Amino acid sequence: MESVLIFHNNQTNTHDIADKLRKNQFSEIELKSISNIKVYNPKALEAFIREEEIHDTNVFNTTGQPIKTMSGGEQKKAMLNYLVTQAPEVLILDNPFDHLDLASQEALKNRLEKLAEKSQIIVLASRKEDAPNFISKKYKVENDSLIPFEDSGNSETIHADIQIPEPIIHQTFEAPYLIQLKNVSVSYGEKHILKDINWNIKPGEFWQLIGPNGSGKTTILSMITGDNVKGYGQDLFLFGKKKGTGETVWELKEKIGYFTTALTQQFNGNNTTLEMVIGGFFDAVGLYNKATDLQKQIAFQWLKVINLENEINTRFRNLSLGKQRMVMIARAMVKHPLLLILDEPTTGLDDENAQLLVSFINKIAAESKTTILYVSHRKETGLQPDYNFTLQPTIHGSEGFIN
Ligand SMILES: Nc1ncnc2c1ncn2[C@@H]1O[C@H](COP(=O)(O)OP(=O)(O)OP(=O)(O)O)[C@@H](O)[C@H]1O
Repeated sequence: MESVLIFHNNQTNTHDIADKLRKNQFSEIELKSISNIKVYNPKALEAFIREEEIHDTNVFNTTGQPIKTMSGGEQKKAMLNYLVTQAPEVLILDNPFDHLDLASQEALKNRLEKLAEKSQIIVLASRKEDAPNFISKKYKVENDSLIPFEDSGNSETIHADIQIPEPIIHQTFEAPYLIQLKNVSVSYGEKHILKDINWNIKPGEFWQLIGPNGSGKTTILSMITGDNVKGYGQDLFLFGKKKGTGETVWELKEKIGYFTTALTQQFNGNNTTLEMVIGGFFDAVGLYNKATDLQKQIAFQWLKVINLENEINTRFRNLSLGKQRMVMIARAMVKHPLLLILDEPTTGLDDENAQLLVSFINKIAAESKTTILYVSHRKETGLQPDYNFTLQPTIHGSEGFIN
């Protein structure tokens, strides 16, 4: 039975597509079974985590670690492994490789290839590099229908010739290091996560923090941004001060622009695109009336850079996922914070939107003094960091390497 790959862009509601597949509503695809079907998607993962909590036991994974304490990638792998072991006749996977590190992607592709000898596998993917080898038919989603896939180039770009706007107030920082980690180690009970991490970040540098799933990337980020108690009592220096010695959360917020995909989902999307960017001056939404003309002008200029000057009055929720993320990054940048943290910003984006985002980040790095910390499990094509800080897991915890 043929395994199928379905490419989609960020306008596609993959949950609906998976649902239609499961109900056998696409005439292009002949399902091997209409009853023995399993689905992986974010909703199924949520239910999977809930199920384990209800049973209060490790039903689905054999590692002994409760799934809710696992990293995002580890949770995804636990569910995918469980589904492959079940060997359903039809397995529908919504972007299974996204958020997995390269080694895990390879391992999953090999397991799926074996499974494809007996089962029918249907993969939804937004990145071309995620296409597995064992696929015999490729489609793409267009207007909720499936059409045969043909590769086409990218069309949209950001405005290379429009400079990012200057801040109203230039934040300055004179000390040699913006962030310093000296022999930072973290463990959870017997489990060692980080081992003797030494890392100096100078003002204005552009770093990519990279490492496989579970290597401790989120742990380092949460120690820096403040909500991980493991950060206290360590030799971790932020903006020249030892972590936990005096700076309030608000002082940190003033200096750090933070982007996570979860943050985008926190907004209800009723505000316009322009209001969303203006909100970056206030760390709040709905304060458009408080904004000065200069703030409005700067926000508009940011939208020009990302080619959204004709969408200033569009409601945020009506923008595509890729555009929403660009707006959120512009919002995080309006004050030119000393530090911009970007946590897996391309997760879930299609090739075109991922490339747009990458060129926007390169532009910010080139035209601002903001220090950038870009966190990812994959080396994003085209991203131009000054340095990579790579976490490599060992049984004593991850070690860090600069390259
Ligand atoms: N409360 C906890 N108890 C036990 N282990 C934990 C706990 N919290 C986190 N961990 C472990 O710490 C390790 C590092 O997690 P972290 O989220 O920092 O990884 P990551 O590099 O961000 O992974 P990913 O790429 O999958 O997002 C993981 O192996 C995770 O299982």
